[in-house]
Formats: sequence, C-alpha cells, structure tokens
Amino acid sequence: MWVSASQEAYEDVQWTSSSNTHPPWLRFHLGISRWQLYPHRDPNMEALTQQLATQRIVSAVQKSGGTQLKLVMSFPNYGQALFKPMKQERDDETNYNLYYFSDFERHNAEIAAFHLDRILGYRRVPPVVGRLVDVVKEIKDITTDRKLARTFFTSPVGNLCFYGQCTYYCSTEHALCGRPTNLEASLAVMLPDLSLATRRSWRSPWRRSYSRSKLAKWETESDYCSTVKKTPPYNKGTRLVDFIDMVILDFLMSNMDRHHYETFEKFANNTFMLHLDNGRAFGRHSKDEPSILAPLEQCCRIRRSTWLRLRLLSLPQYRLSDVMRASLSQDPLHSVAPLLSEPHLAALDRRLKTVLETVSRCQKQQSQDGGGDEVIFDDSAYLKDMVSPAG
Ligand SMILES: Nc1ncnc2c1ncn2[C@@H]1O[C@H](COP(=O)(O)OP(=O)(O)OP(=O)(O)O)[C@@H](O)[C@H]1O
Ligand SMILES: [Mn+2]
Repeated sequence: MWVSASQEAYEDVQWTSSSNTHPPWLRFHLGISRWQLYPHRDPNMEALTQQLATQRIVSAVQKSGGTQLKLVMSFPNYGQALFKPMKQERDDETNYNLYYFSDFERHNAEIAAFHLDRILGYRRVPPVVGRLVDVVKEIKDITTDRKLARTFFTSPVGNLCFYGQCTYYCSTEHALCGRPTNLEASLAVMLPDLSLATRRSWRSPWRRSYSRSKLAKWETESDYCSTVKKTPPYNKGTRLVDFIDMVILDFLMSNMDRHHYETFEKFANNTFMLHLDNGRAFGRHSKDEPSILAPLEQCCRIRRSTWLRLRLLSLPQYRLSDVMRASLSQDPLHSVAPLLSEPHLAALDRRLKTVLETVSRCQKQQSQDGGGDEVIFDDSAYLKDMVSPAG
C-alpha cells in the first residue's frame, strides 16, 4: 500500500524550473535584469507584496551597518524583509533647524518611494509594504538577537518599547513603542544575498557635504557637470541620465540624503541604479528643495521616456498626486491612515511642474546656443533591450 502511494507522489512531482514552483521572493530574485528590478505589469508583484504583508515572521534580528535601527525579518518559506519602524507621527514635518543628515527616517517614506519609483516607470526600488507588527509576538518572543532582546522595556503608560543598538537614535529616549504592542513599519523585500549578487557602491557626484559649514564642489563650480560628463561611468551609455532619473525622484519626494547609490556588479557599468534607502524622503511638504535638482539644471539632460512619463503625469487625467493616492491606497497600512497626507500629495504636483519647467528652460537655452548637446536623450535602444529576453 505505502509503496503505491509513494509512487504516485513521485509521479506528481514535476522536476522543472517552472516559476510556479518557486516562492514569490525567489521569483523576484530571478526576475532582476540588467535594466530593472522587476518587469512592467509584473505577474509576481501581488503575491510578493501579499506575502510581505501577511506571512508569519519566524525570525527578527538587527541588520548590522547603517546608522539607524533596522531588522531583518524571515518568513517560513525562507523569504526575508528589511524592517524599518515608524519613528514619528505621519504628519510631522521635519524640524527646520535640523540638518538633513540628522533627520529621522520615516517608514511611510520607504513605502511611498516604492510607489513613486514604479509610477515614474523606473522600477529601481525593491518592493515595500506597510505592516502592523506585534512588538512582543513578532520581535521580542522570537528574536535570537540577544543585544536586541536586552533593549525591550514597558513604558510608563504600558506600551511595549525597544531601542536596539546602532550609531544614532538607539537609546531609551528614542525608543520605538507599540500601542500597546502594535507598531507600524515598512517591510522591503531583501535583495539577493551579497554572496550571490555582489553590489558596487558609488559615491554620488552631487553628494552633499554632510557638514554644517562646508560646501560641496557642485555648489561652487559653475561648470561642474561638464567634468562629470567626461568622467567614467557617466561618459558612456545611460549612467548620466539614470542619475538624472534618480535626481528627479529625489526632488519630487524631497530626499536630500542620496550620498551613495548601488549597482549589481555582474552587470558592470551598463545597468540600472538601485534606489535604496529612501527613509529621509517626504520630510517636508510646505517647502521644496531646489538644490536637489542641481544635476538636471547643470547637465540639462533627461531620458526621453522619463520626460514623456512626467508630461503624462502632469495631465489632469493622469495627475501624479491622483495616481499616487490610488496606488498608496492599495497598501495594507492605508486602513490605519493615508500613507501620504494631502499636502505631501499636492507637493508632488507642484514639484513635477518645476521639473518640466527646468527641462523647458534647458531646451530654450539649447536652441539659443544653436544646437550643442541634446537635452532629450533618445533611450529607445535601451528600452528595446529592456524587454528582450536576453536583457
Ligand atoms: N531591500 C534591501 N535588501 C538588501 N539590502 C538592502 C536593502 N535595502 C538596503 N539594503 C542595504 O542595507 C544597508 C543599510 O540600509 P539603509 O541605507 O537603508 O540604512 P541606513 O541606516 O540609512 O544606512 P546609512 O546610514 O549608511 O545611509 C544599505 O547599505 C544597503 O546596501
Ligand atoms: Mn541612510
């Protein structure tokens, strides 16, 4: 009897590499290409985000490196996510007297950045969802990280708090507290392990000085971009316009903290740039930060596909704020409160207008100068590359 049962079982198993046999996180890893993290209309996206939002958390340990507390969470199917907790109320505007480099990170910024990056057509932010995490059942009770476990305590009003170990903001004064045990957080799907897919970190040519008194070169040299344009890897392929893409994303969400970016080493210099670490975006809605757009202003170059997308998102029927509001309402945390308040959504439309005006100014300038470098970079060859199976 048992023999025939096991024979049947053998016959049922299909030893193929059919993607249906892989969990969503593995399908995500296998789908990463030279030009994007996941495809347009990704059939895997729903299952992937669903699992991040609902799967049982079987392990939670601190992620080493980085300045603020982060946890790596694991799921029963061996998937992993990078957890960033809510540290301040959704609507808190960043204190005007804080420098950008001492601002807190925001879990809703990580979530909103994923949606915005996808709406812009980039697909360079790893998928992120919001989740209410039970600080006791899903962190304290299951963690094997003793340094983390030691930092749990009950607050005077009976909420469960912890602070972990990190370079900044890991102290009792900056504890992360549940209500009484529920804590809002962002969960980003983990990229393939570094042992399988090494990444290269690049210093941004337009990096800020991270000092209260010093200015960076790009702030004082008038011809800074022409030097960058001649410098590898910005002198070839799409790297410069990909950088401009990132700058536009950062200006729209007012992220001043883009000091580095990463690429997958396997793809060498002909590849997309990862937009990781967006926690310091969406800090202010009442003020724009024009200096974030400096690379676009100084280089006057933009991908054609990006420019077309921005123009589409400025039309009343595809208004960026409306598309973002609709997209963010799909996130599980939307039921707790909207992930971006209306003033933040309105700021997106205002800033999008500024980007398009900057491009127009570049075009006018170019026609006055009689030719010279093209403002609109024809990226059609690369787009074709993106959809080809060998991509
Ligand atoms: N989804 C992800 N999967 C795997 N690794 C990631 C992911 N997101 C970020 N990382 C890695 O984790 C590191 C820390 O993340 P992040 O930059 O968000 O933290 P941080 O505390 O702001 O760091 P820093 O202070 O250096 O800016 C990054 O260097 C990045 O390489
Ligand atoms: Mn950071």
